This record gives sequence, structure tokens and C-alpha cells, in this order.
Amino acid sequence: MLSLDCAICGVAASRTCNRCRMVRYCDGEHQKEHWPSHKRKCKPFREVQDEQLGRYLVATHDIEAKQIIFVEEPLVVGPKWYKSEAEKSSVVVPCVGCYTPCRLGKHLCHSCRWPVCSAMCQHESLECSILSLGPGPAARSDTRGLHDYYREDALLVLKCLLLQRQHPERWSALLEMQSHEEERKGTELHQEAEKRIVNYLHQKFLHRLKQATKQSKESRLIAEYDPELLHRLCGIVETNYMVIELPTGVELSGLFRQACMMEHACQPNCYFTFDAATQQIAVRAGCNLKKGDHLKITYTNILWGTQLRQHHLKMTKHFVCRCSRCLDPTEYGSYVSAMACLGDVNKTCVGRQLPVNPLDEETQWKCDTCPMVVEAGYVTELQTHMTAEVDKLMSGKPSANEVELLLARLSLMLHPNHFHMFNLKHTLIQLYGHEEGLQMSQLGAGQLERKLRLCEDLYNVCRRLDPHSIKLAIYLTVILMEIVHTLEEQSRRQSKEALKLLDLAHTRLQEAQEVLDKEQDSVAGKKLHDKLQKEFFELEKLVLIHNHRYQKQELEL
Ligand SMILES: C[S@@+](CC[C@H](N)C(=O)[O-])C[C@H]1O[C@@H](n2cnc3c(N)ncnc32)[C@H](O)[C@@H]1O
Repeated sequence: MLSLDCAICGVAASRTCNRCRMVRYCDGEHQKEHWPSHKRKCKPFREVQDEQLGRYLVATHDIEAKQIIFVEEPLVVGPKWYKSEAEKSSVVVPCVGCYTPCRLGKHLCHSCRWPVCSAMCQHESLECSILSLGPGPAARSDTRGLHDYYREDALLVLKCLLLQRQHPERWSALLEMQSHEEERKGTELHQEAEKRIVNYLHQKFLHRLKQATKQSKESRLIAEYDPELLHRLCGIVETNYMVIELPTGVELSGLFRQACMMEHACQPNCYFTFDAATQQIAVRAGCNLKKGDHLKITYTNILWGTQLRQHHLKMTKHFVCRCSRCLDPTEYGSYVSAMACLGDVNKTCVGRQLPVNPLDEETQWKCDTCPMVVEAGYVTELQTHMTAEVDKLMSGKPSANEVELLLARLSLMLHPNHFHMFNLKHTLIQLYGHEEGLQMSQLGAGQLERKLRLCEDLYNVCRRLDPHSIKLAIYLTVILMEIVHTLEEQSRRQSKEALKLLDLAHTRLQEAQEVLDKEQDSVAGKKLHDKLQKEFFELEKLVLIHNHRYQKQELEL
């Protein structure tokens, strides 16, 4: 990730700049020589604190897009904080030692009996001693029962707790992180944490530790572990965890002293990558940053509408986001929360029903063209109903026809760019051209046109929400590749326009390559990168075939 060589002479070097720890030198002379140019890039940010944001990071120099702003080691890395429904019932779980996916029940650590990838894989000994105190899963547990015993979220909290003894300085840094302890009390999250984590850790492991304490040397394994402290740790994890991905595609949670200080915005300007080998996170500028800019990442899904993002941030991170997107009823002209005018069933008004004050859950929604006003409750009811319909369809493997039917129904209520419509359309562009009976060569001209139009609409939404493709690189690449497939198919059918269409396709592929640059370390990014290379090859082949045909026709004339 970072060069291991001297920044001046290029030989392998071990001395690092002790301010940013990102550049190496073979000796002090070369370090001095490099300083005049390095000082503009060395630790180009500072920590600031205010009442609204708490601690946050601000650029102290201009920073170029893609430049590494800082790298750091984690305070804690551990399993995923939230598992998907599929993961909760999967027979494959991450190894407790190295997180390699392994079959439940195949190999168990011979001390603590938690799942490991092989009998040889060892995990951290203090953690293993605590887990060894547990009773193990109930005999003849089914998969759900095993998952219920091997609770990975609780393991993450245990890993935090163990820092007390293993890394006191990291423990202090962890306790400085925001936990929102007070706001959490009485919430569903608090109750869930009480059940899933605090009681579980106490009943299965920690009360045995207490008993053992009285008798033996086990006494000093952990200094403090009362329920209040465990709740505080749950709050710290919930507020600060970052999702990091291993090369196997396994997602983990990481807590980082500095990276976790970056504030949230619904249009971020930074992104990060995790290097499993060095265990370091690298935070980079997602676009050119100016001195004074805040370093911002996104804590929620930027494809959701404002009400849903606000709700998620309020429930999990306990703040109201007041970024420029949240304050704008049109969300930078993307209209991803907008309804179609709800004024009349005959649809004579083509206006958009928008929240008057997007930050107010009780706000009225006004049509931007006619006088129609509706109350928040009505919009919420409609949205809930539509969310259920979309979730139901998407939980199966819908056909293009089924998606078209739901789109047609929802279009009576929703703006064409509403996030439900976006989701359905993004599915649809991947069905046209790929579904059985709807392969590219089988699509009619109208269907090709429709696919292209859908792709262009989706492209425009992505560009408005995330102009530098910091969060939507994968979505955008898929869209661009489907545009390319469509243009290629059109070129096969229109020999006169073929070269022009193939040229357009080439431009789109180049754009996809540029967009994908930020995802070069992710599993999905690597897969798409390989696909892109094949697409370039296919496109070149099409151009050659076309030129060959063209020359033949010329000769025949
Ligand atoms: C990951 S922490 C960021 C570091 C934190 N500010 C601190 O002092 O430790 C997330 C918390 O920071 C605050 N925060 C982050 N972004 C914010 C924003 N855009 N507006 C208001 N508060 C924000 C919220 O309290 C949130 O729960």
C-alpha cells in the first residue's frame, strides 16, 4: 500500500517520517532533503472539536483526489457487527482465529470449542481462555442454535474488553470514543444489546470468570467487566464501527482512533481501504479537497431517501444530519425521495410531491406544480406499503416482466427516480439482455431503447448523488457495462451507425475503468475489473469485425 523504499534514493528503508509514518528514508540526510516537498503532504489534517459534531477532522492543506491522507492500525478488529438474514442461517461462518470461511461443526478450537478453519489455526490466547469458560452450544443444536451460541457481535465486544489487559493505551483511546450511552438507554438497540451481548457474555463466560477469580490466577484476566461497561462498549461499537473487507470477501468490523473521527455526510469526500496483510486502514481523498474542508465519510446508505437515512442515523448514531443533501428537498435534483403528484388519479399534473422541511418527520409534502398538499402520515403509509411490495418481489428472483409490472404500479405514486424505482430499474437493466428469452440478440429495438433509457436515468441519479463515485462505483460500473452491451447490440443491427456506436461504447468503458479505480481492492471491484478487461477485448473484436465487413463491402462495390 505504501512504498517501503527511501523517498529520495529508492533503496529499501526502515526509517519513517514520525509525523505521518507514511514515507520512508534510508537516513536522516535524505529525510531532511525530502522535507521541503513532503511537508505539504505530511499529515494534511488536524483534529477539531465542537458541540454539534464532537471531534472531527479538517484538511490543513489542499489534498489531491486519491491521495492517501493517513494510514493507521486498528484499535480492534473483529467479526461483523450486523449479520444479514442469510448469514444468520448459513452453515458457513468465519473462523474465530483468521476469519477464513469454514463449515460450522467441521473443526473446533480444541480449547474453547469455537469454529476454526483447521485444527492448526490458533486464535488469541486470552480470548480463547475466556471463551473456554463457556458451556458450549446445547447438544444437537441446529444451525440457528449454533449461531445463537457462537455470537460474533458479542465476540467483538469481548475483544474490546480484552484491550484493558492486552493494550492499555488502545483501551484508553477506545474509551475516549463516543458511545451515546445516555441516548441509548430505553431504546430497542439497548434492549437488544442487553439480551444478545451483555447478558450473554455474563451468563456464558464472565460470571464463571468471577467464580474462577476467587480461586486462582484467572483473577487478573480482565480488570472490569460490569454490565454498565459492557453497555458502554456496545455503544462505542455501534457509533464507531467501520466495515472492512478481507481479500476473501469476508466483512469485518474495525475501530480506528482517527478514521472513526471522520464525520458523516450524505455526499462523502473520503474513502478508505483496508490492507489485511498490514492490518492498516488507508484513508484517501475521494476528490480534490481544499484546506479547511472537513473529512467526511458516509455512515448510511446514500441510495436511500432522506427520511430513511435520517431515521437510520438517528436510531444508530443519535444525530440529525444537516448536510446540504438532507436540507435540499430535491436531494441535488436526484428526486430519490420524491413522490409523483398525489393530487389526482388521472395524472394530469406532472409535478413532484416534495417534503417542505425534509428534516421534520411531520412535515407536509407539497406538489411543486399544483396546489396539492398531503400530510406526512399519508406519505409514510404509502411508503411502508410500497417498501413491503418491493421487498417481497426482490426477495425472490423476479423476472423482467414482474419488475416491469411493479414499476408500472409504483410509478402512479413515485417519482421515476425514487429510490424504490432506482432499485427496481437497476435490477431490470441486468435482466434485459441476460434473462432466458431476453438475451441481447432476442431483444426488440424498443426493448433495447428502453434498456438504454433506464441505464441513462440510473447513471444520472448516481452522478447527482455521488459525483466522484466514492460510494456508488460498483453500481455505476454495472450501469456503464449495460450501456456498453446495449450500444454493441445496436451496432450489430445498424451497420451505418456501427462505428459511431462502438466509439460511444469505448468511451463508456473507459469511464467505467476510471470509476472502478476506487474499488480496486474490494472483491466486487476486482471481479468487475476482470469483466471490464473482457469487455474491452470484446469491443475491439467487434470493431475489427465491422471494419473487415466494411472493407469487403467497399471491394464488392
Ligand atoms: C464515528 S463518531 C465520529 C467521532 C465523534 N464525533 C467523536 O467525537 O468521537 C460518530 C458520532 O459523531 C457525531 N457526528 C458525526 N457526523 C455528524 C454529523 N454530520 N452531524 C452531527 N453529528 C455527527 C455523532 O454524534 C455520531 O454519533
